[in-house]
Amino acid sequence: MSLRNPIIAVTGSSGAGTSTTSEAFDHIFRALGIKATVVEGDSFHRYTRPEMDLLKRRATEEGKTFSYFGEQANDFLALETLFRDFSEKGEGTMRRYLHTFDEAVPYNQMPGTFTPWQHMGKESDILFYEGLHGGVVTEDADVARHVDLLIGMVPIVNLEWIQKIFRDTNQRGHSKDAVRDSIVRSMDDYFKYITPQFSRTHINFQRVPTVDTSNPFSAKAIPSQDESFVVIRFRDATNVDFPFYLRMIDGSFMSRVSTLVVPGGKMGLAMELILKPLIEDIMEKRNAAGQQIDWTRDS
Ligand SMILES: Nc1ncnc2c1ncn2[C@@H]1O[C@H](COP(=O)(O)OP(=O)(O)OP(=O)(O)O)[C@@H](O)[C@H]1O
Ligand SMILES: O=C(CO)[C@H](O)[C@H](O)COP(=O)(O)O
Repeated sequence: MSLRNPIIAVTGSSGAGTSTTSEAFDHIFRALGIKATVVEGDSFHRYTRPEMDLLKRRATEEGKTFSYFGEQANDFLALETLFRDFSEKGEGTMRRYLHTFDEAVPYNQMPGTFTPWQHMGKESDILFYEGLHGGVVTEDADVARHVDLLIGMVPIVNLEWIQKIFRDTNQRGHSKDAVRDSIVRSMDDYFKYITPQFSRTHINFQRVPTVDTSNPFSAKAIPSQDESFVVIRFRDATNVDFPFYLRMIDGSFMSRVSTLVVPGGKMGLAMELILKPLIEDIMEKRNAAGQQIDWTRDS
């Protein structure tokens, strides 16, 4: 954690909606005049899509599991290094994983490949991470300890799968069977690396549909915001102004002392009301820390 160079991370499984909900952060950053460097978690995959296909086939033949959720397929140490470098020096090294032709063409590359690693200078106020592993802790790497505000994006699992199936088949060119295989193959790593993160988060946003999602593989569409509620759980509810949220968000209620529930259509508003003051606070502390450093230099 660093007062001077804060890190905010949204962590969630594949298809959870980390990219989609990052728009809410983008609005807040713009409203507060914050310059954020955005890091996508997929940049820390170890392998290109063709390499990964080969390794997955080999693992299946050997009866082993191998998925995008685990440490064999992701360089957690490189991710931790980026977070540590940013919190200590405000800089670091990053790249992008290009999923689609739309993303790949501007780089003159193929989908499923990485851009070259690039150095990021000291031009950002904060580092914003969205992806699979913002709160990961393993024997070798502790990514979570560098994060100042850690948010979990966790639809209930049937909805998560529906979101993944639709996104992967419509935008990333995979077949339904391939997506199903990937979900099955990822299960062990899901329990080992993904779910433990949600006990380290400061706040979890869990979208819960109010329509039947009992067979995610036959769903005709992704349940809409209005066909869902969002369960918002605060790890430390001591200073949370629940009466304010209940007044401001029509149709909201509390289901536990630490848990607010809002209608799905109010998710954006709820995120803004909850996260903006937290980010403002992070920025005030950052600015105060900066002034302290300047004062020391002047004297
Ligand atoms: N709140 C929501 N309401 C409706 N659809 C949603 C919502 N959140 C996400 N989706 C849809 O779910 C799909 C997956 O979302 P998104 O791409 O944001 O997931 P992700 O967590 O970034 O996945 P990955 O890490 O695999 O890139 C997208 O088609 C998106 O439009
Ligand atoms: O969402 C994912 C992990 O977060 C993808 O499964 C992973 O990034 C591989 O992407 P692609 O299937 O486009 O090669």
